[in-house]
Amino acid sequence: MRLPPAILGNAEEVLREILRFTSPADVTLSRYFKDHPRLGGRERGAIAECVYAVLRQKSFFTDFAGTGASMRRLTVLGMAEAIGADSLGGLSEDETALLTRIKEIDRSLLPPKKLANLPDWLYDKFVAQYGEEETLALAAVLNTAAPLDLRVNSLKADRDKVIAELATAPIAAEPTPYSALGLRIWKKPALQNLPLFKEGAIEVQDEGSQVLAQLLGARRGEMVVDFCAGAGGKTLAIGAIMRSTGRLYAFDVSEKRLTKLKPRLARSGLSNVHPVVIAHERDAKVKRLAGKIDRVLVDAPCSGMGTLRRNPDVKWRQQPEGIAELTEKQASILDGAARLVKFGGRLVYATCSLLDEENEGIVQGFLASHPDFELVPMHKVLAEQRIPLEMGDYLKMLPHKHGTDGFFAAVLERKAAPVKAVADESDEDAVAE
Ligand SMILES: C[S@@+](CC[C@H](N)C(=O)[O-])C[C@H]1O[C@@H](n2cnc3c(N)ncnc32)[C@H](O)[C@@H]1O
Repeated sequence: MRLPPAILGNAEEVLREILRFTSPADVTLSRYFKDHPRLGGRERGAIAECVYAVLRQKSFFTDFAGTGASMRRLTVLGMAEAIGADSLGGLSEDETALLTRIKEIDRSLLPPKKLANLPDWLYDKFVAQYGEEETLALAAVLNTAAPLDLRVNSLKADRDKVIAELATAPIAAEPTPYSALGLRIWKKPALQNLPLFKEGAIEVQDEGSQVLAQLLGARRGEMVVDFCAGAGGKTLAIGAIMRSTGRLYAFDVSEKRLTKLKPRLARSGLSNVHPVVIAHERDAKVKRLAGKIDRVLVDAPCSGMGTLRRNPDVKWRQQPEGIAELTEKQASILDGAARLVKFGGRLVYATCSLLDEENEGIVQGFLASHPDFELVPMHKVLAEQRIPLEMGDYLKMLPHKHGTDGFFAAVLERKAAPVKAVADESDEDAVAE
């Protein structure tokens, strides 16, 4: 069924704003839809898909649409990609010809940089790290839409029962290969009104993020800190692994993000989570717990390059200078969070970035200046957690290899207490500070 031609005008209007890159695309889209309450569900879906298609292929579309490519032509290309050229009405002869021409192009003949649809600086960084062939395979997947992954809340349900109940909705869900609690849905159904969702039996969470939460190896009754908890995706998974026992602090500098954790927490049935707003990584609230925590997760703020399937605007909004600033912040947060870890405790550093400088670079810098910590090789941690993934020293989940968002993680352990510190507890605090 054809959509009203007027939606091309709406899509063009919101795209113009989004391509200024002053705020995240999803935020601008939500605001636009709020300001245009008459747009129906199908129209909203088409406009959003059009915007995301243009963001994914901006480089190719801009070149193809010709010098001075107008916003209207970009919108037509994006909308045709989103809903199919046949569903588009109200096109001029010139626009119809544009869509005929694009169909005839053999994109495999494009120069690699154009094929990758990445800004030059990012393409060059990826090639230096992964080589050209793998960069193209990675970029091809980063430029597609992600499926919807769910995590089953083991406190409330099991995976097979959830699959069966979703099937009655009817929603087809398949088990994910690496997380024993993960489900993958290829369509994008609305979940909010499902009893399974309202009762907290399922949460939306990428499989890679579920694996990260598991690497912490949290156990019943322990003291655990999720240092950069945000809206609590990993907090909820860790809380369930701890079977709602012990104490799990959810720290973040953003009160707004932690507020979003509250309704999720209420659905989850967890009673061991304590959200705490901190001013910065050296806040007195952090210092008070120094040397007392069994496990600390640092899911650091990062460039988010591993999430381009969901947030394709990030590659155009981020700049190399921004990455350099992030790495300073990441090193400082990891250093601050490390003070919490007790002797023999575990510290996990994680990002959803694909760039070495935000990943191994930070961990190696940390190890060089913290001789009291050592790296636990990832293959050992994966075996201990029975996660069927083959890795070396680090976890590197890659969209084109593992079907997840891109994630990095390193597991560090604080060495056992020196003999003197065991004898005198006040010394332990002195070392931890
Ligand atoms: C990658 S996000 C966390 C995502 C979250 N762990 C999840 O699984 O949904 C990084 C978070 O770090 C927080 N952050 C930034 N600077 C921080 C700091 N100095 N200390 C603690 N958290 C910080 C941000 O507010 C953001 O919520």
